[in-house]
Amino acid sequence: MLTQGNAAQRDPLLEARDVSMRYGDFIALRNVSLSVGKGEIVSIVGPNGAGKTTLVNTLTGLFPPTTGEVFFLGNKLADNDIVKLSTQGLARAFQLVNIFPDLTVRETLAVAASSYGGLRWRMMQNFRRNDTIGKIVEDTARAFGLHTSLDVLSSALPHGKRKLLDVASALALHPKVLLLDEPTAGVSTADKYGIMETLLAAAERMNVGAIMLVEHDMDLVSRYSTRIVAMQDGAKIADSPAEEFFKNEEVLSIVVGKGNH
Ligand SMILES: Nc1ncnc2c1ncn2[C@@H]1O[C@H](COP(=O)(O)OP(=O)(O)OP(=O)(O)O)[C@@H](O)[C@H]1O
Repeated sequence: MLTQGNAAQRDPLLEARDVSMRYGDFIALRNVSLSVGKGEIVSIVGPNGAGKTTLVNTLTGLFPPTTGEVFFLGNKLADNDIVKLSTQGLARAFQLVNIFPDLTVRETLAVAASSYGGLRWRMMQNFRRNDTIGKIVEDTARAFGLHTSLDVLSSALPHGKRKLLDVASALALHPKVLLLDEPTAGVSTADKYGIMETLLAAAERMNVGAIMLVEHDMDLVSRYSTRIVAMQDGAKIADSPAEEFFKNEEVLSIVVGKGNH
């Protein structure tokens, strides 16, 4: 259950071992080790440029690390085939709405769902007749309250619903681990909790094992994380259960300090 923090470090779903990343001479990640276990919601926090997105990029196989290794379900990520990884249960919320603005909500979800279970893009043409995809689309849309907007152009959705569609598209892959990069960025304070509650409830209903979240909003971090990892200058400077994290004044001042959002 996602709301129950359980480190489960012995049997991680996703694990980085001593991962470093260089862009030329610039070191963006310095020997970062990190694991995410079943039931965890792990937030990655830190000032701008700390290496949070780079870490997620290496964890999802988008960029192989310069040194170190990443393991998903105990298997080393051998290549950077993110499509293959997503069908195996490692999913990341992409901004599909920006990529395919002319698709309806139904079609956007179908693009994501068509990757699930080895189904391929060419099935898109037939998705209305394809029971498997149709069911995933309907179930996912319902879980996110998007079922009344299925035939609306995704680019015509209000901002909050677009963010939900991004997350819903990732969940249509039935991931074991879901990685999210600021899922409520640009959403009003009034709406952000609703979006978080909707996505967490949907993730739980769809048996997502763990969530990793890059997040600047410390209010959301404190409300929803079971564990918090702080980064600074490419290094991990803290990794602790949420309640302990907020007692560490030194780390907190770095995370929420000058230069942060
Ligand atoms: N492709 C790249 N080439 C060179 N440097 C890069 C590249 N991608 C990121 N960097 C640098 O690596 C550092 C870490 O960037 P990253 O985007 O991972 O930080 P972040 O913590 O996610 O920041 P933010 O909170 O601003 O999104 C930054 O200094 C950034 O400029």
